[in-house]
Amino acid sequence: MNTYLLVALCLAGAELLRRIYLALTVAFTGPLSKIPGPFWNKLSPLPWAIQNLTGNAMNIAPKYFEKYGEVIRVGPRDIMIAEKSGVQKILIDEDFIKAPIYQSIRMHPGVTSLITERDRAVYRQKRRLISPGFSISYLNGLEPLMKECLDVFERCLNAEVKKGGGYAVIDMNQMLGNLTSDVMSATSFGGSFGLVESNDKRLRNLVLDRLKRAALDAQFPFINYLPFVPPSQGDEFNSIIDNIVAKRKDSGKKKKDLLQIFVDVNDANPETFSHLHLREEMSLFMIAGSDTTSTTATFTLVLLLNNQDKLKKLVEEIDTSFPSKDDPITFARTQELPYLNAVINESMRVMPIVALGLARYAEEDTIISGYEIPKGTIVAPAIGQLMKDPRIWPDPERFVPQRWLEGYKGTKADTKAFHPFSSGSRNCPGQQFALRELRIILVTLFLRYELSLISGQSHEMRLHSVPWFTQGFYNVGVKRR
Ligand code: HEM
Repeated sequence: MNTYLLVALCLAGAELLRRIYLALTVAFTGPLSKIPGPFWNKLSPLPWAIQNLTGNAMNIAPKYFEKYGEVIRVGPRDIMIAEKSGVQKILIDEDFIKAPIYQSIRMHPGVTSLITERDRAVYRQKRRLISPGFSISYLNGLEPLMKECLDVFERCLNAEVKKGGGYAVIDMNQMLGNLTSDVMSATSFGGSFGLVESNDKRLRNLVLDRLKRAALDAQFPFINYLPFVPPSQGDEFNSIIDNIVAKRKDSGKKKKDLLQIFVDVNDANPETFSHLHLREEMSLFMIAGSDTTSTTATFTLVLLLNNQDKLKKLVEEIDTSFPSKDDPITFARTQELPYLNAVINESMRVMPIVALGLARYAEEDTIISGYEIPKGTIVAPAIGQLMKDPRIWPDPERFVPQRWLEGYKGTKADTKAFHPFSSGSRNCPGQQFALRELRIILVTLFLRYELSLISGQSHEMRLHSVPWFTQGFYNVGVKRR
């Protein structure tokens, strides 16, 4: 054999042995070796990366927790924690910084948005910047814009019902997704996209593509540097945002909304907050502000339609508070419905849209949930699993809104084990926006319509940032009341 080839083979063999030795050392020695988890996950990040890429992580994680306990190792340096004090420590008490994975999901390398910023001081500045767009008085002022979108939604539902001779089967997953995109664009970007009216599926498909690509970027960050790989966010998505920005700038008029906040900062500091920064933030709000709320609303319908006694109780509460079907459905009146609020909380507990994720980074050696965690470990609170802990939530899989009111089996809901909007400094800024929107959507649907279960539908899901039905729709029977 050629000598050069022999030397090359020996070097390759030596490198392979070195890597195997390293993998074995990381897997089976040191503090993380005491944390249980699937065998191959300890040796390589690949098995967990594949689950994330295929969207199956949400389905497999509960099985791992059942088998291995409330703290599990899903990668050589990755752990997930479903134990209450551990989650509290990571998110609130010690406010761990976000994991490097958030760096990898930036559309433009080096350009951060609110969600992908890892530096605490820069993040605080960004959060302060958007805070006027989420103050209670500002949110309350959005009511007429949200109502206009709901009016269009009702008009379109009525038209479908009429077309079907008094009954229609509606893909609520799609229609609510379009509604929340219309609400987001109407309240924050200067005008509704009109997706409910046009029944356009394109934007939601673009969002899904973007989220799938983000999962790929997160697991294999190097792909963004390969010459033949298309950019993380395609031209179509970018041009939607660029057109919104250009329209606002060209109009010469100022509005009081989120877009204006970003446009003003861009005008004042084009170097530090460039057009790419503006695009990152706008994309984030477009994605984070729509499918999150619509999926939560759809899941609430799934749970209510499969629990008719709870649905009946909710409809009774709504009918008592709104004696006429034409009563105005306002933020103030829907906020005061205790059973509705309990239904929403319970829905976010049983079917949370962010059950996994929230990956954080241990900057120092520390102890979490009784385990030694070395510096450099990725620690991810599994909030979905914590919200199913049977020691905290009796019959955790059951949909029991009463937990949030009088209690269930002698136990009241524990708000310290409830984090559907995350918690701590990096919690969801859109929480109050989303709750207002959810309440008026649900009251509109149950005051004015009789919804019925279309049985036999698959509930199988895949997680691409938020869960998506693999069948691609969720049908509901609709009649006017
Ligand atoms: C029911 C609806 C919603 C749920 C359950 C929800 C949940 C969450 C969760 C769990 C996070 C933390 C994600 C992470 O750390 O990786 C988050 C972050 C975020 N959410 Fe929401 N969200 C909802 C609606 C909204 C809405 C309507 C908006 C905008 C109007 C919004 C804007 C954001 C933003 C900008 C972040 C990033 C915050 C940061 O990293 O600092 N969300 N959301």
